[in-house]
Amino acid sequence: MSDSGGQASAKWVIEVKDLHKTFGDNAALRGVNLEVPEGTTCVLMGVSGSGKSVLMKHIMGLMRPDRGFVKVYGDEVAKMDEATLNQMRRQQGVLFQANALFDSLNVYDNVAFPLRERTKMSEEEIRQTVDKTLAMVGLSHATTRFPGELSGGMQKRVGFARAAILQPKILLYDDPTAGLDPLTTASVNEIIFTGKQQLGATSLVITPDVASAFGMADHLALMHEGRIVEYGPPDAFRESQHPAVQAFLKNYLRRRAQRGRTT
Ligand SMILES: Nc1ncnc2c1ncn2[C@@H]1O[C@H](COP(=O)(O)OP(=O)(O)OP(=O)(O)O)[C@@H](O)[C@H]1O
Repeated sequence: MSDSGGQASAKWVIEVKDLHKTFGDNAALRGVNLEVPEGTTCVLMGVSGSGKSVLMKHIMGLMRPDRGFVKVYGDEVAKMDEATLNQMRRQQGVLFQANALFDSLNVYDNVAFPLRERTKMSEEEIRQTVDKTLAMVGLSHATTRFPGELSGGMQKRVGFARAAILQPKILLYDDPTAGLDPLTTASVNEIIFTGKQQLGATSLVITPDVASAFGMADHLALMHEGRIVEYGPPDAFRESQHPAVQAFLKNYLRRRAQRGRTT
């Protein structure tokens, strides 16, 4: 990114300050502040409509703020020119709800796609990189299979392998376990852990799965009505006196107890 102030001197990998975004008369973000240190996993929670995805889109440079800023490695996203923005996006691996795999390409070609699109690697270099990445997610045996022939968990792992193949410094996950069964959810949580351990990536995860969130987060953040009202390590978060955190956790425990009664 820019030579001035960027990468080397940035204190935070992601820094969000007083971020505001309004759609018509709907104030989606009302002054978000967030600082994510290098190599950590921050999990963003909050009820539907609290602004989590809108915040993530600002971090990806897909939305422009009305006020405030997002900095990635010290560079303000809204001020980046197209080339810098593309460079920044290359450093971000993204895993959304939908895996966005190409149905007509097999696993190998899906994972090789970003290398063919964005690098000048030879086919031999591509083969080595793809083999290594597929081994990392335990899919070495599935290279010739097509997405339609894979389980949900395997599709997620292919999606992750594709997001991780360019060795991004930042991994962004927006509700990656939505609609998945508990076993597949556990395998996605492992993937997120792999991203941290093996790539040393800084991760931002949006998930409604509170149990997973507590398991994987270095820091938990709660979005409430367009602001982050609590941010801290899991133990501190659990002890938070903020009414929105207490209501959120109480609601989670109530739902969990109800599920326990019906199973
Ligand atoms: N492109 C858009 N145009 C207009 N309004 C939008 C747009 N994107 C989001 N919003 C609104 O902004 C608010 C926050 O949306 P956002 O998607 O960030 O919520 P969320 O916390 O991610 O919710 P969920 O957990 O349901 O995904 C909502 O009221 C939503 O309707």
